Amino acid sequence: MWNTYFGKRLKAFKFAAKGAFLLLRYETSVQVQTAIAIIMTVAGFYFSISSTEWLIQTLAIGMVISTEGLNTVAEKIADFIHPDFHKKIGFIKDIAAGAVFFAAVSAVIIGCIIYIPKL
Ligand SMILES: Nc1ncnc2c1ncn2[C@@H]1O[C@H](COP(=O)(O)OP(=O)(O)OP(=O)(O)O)[C@@H](O)[C@H]1O
Repeated sequence: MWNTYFGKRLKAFKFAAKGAFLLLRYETSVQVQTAIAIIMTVAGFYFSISSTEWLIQTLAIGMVISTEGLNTVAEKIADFIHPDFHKKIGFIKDIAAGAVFFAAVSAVIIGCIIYIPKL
């Protein structure tokens, strides 16, 4: 069963779901961003945002949590291959965090565009 095309896809999905669970269970930054995502979802219902606004808000939430997950991956790999302090490791971690910064700033701008007119 696991050797069929769909079996392999199902197995990959199971690993991905496990990875998402691990991020939620162990990564504080992902937990914080998930809490913000839940608050924004409640706000979406409260302010009855439009379908287009839901689409953009959902994309923004997915973009921030995904980039945060990839930032965690970069940090874990960096710590694994070089646990000691090193200038290049610092640079790698800083630019990985910079990627999250771009996503987060975009999400804040999207949130302002959606909600400020409704206040
Ligand atoms: N091994 C290292 N060598 C050089 N600089 C480091 C090293 N580890 C961390 N740093 C610096 O400290 C910053 C924070 O790194 P850290 O791994 O603690 O990330 P964090 O954002 O605090 O992650 P976490 O999600 O675990 O809280 C990095 O962006 C980098 O500037």
